[in-house]
Amino acid sequence: GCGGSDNSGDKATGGQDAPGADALDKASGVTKVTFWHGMKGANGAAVDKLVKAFNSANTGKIEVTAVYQGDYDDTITKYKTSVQQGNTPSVVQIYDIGSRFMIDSKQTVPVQSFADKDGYSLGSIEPNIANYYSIDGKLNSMPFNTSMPLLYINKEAFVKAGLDPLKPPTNLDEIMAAAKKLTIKQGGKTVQYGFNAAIYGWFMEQLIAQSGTTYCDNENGRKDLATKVNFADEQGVKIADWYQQMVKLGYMPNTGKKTDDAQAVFKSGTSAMHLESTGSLRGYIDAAKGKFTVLTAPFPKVGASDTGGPIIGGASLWVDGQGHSDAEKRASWEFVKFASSPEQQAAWHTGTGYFPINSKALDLPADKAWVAQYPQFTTAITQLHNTKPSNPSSGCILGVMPQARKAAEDGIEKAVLGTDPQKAMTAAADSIKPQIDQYNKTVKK
Ligand SMILES: O=P(O)(O)OC[C@H](O)CO
Repeated sequence: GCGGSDNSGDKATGGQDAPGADALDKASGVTKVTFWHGMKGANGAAVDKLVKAFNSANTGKIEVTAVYQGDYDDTITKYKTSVQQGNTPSVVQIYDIGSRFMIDSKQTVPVQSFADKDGYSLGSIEPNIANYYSIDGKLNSMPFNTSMPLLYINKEAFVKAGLDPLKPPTNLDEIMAAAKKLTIKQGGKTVQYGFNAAIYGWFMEQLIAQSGTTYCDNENGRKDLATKVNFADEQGVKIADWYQQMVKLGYMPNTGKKTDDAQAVFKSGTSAMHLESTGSLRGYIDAAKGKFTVLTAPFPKVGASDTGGPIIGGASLWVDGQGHSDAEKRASWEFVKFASSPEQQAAWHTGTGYFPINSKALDLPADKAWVAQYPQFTTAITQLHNTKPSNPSSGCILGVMPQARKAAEDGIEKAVLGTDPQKAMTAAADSIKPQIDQYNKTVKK
């Protein structure tokens, strides 16, 4: 998504300063760290494993308790409430599009200030990813679960339809044509859909980036604060129209906005193609075991001649600075540092599908052996490395990006239910405008 910042334009960096390394040494007894996150299923299990490994390496010193808070939206909402009530967690996982809000809140301690104080090098973080979460070259939050959107393929469904699973469709028209061949009806009932995807604003953001155009004005909010979203322009309307057609023609079920519901369709083997994050890969492979083969392909372009690229997705870890002792803040830093280490990122990569934020992770034997067995895990890495940095592919910076995403979803949903796509997306874009104006006013003050 969008909330991450590059190092152009923005001045503000986080809020607070890191305590020195001695703070933790001076603490008596075990320092407790609460970690709020939004990972479940295979990914939740991988979080628990990470926390367990950290705690056993820090017995008698630090104890991290991981608390699942629901999805990313739930987690940021609960975090906002905790800020108001003055009982924030020590560390919180916030999705990419919440980054602008987190920076403006001045609630957190930039991880860069710990690294600087310790003379700790952040140099092994993938440059693309570090750049995404940095302003003026300073890292705000620790990248943790970094993703790319992918096209998922049910290999056996392709083979059965006489399609080559290794030559998957690359744009929306090609998906429609393939979906037609892959949709199977029996006695008037659809037993296999050619394609399925949630009505998820992230896909709209990604497709617009793929088209090489920007999601919001002022160069995706990088030249100046963005004042409006562009998803009612040509590309956004084309995407909403495509969703409408896919459902109308019966190639795709309308499972609504919940990604869980769309994921369930693909996991059950009743859809031949599917859009999701690479972060779903491990869960999909486990679910499909013995039933079908999950393949991954690059995320589609809108049109064949598009020259854009996808945006880095996922979430990062923020160290909260308000109402926590110096020892606790140091302990939080120790934890996020651990989470970003090559060993832990290799375990995370293979256990989830998110690609490692630490470039050294890919060289570890455990990671190499896994990827040799499951080459599906390389699609996202290749896609990231192939993406040329640009304003469109860096995503839109907007303080109210979560709300803008919801507005886009409302627009697509209306289109799917029959509203003219242009009308639906224009209404959606108009609906978010007052919130953008309001947010910008508070930031400029
Ligand atoms: O599902 P994830 O973790 O890859 O995240 C997708 C989006 O970037 C969240 O805003």
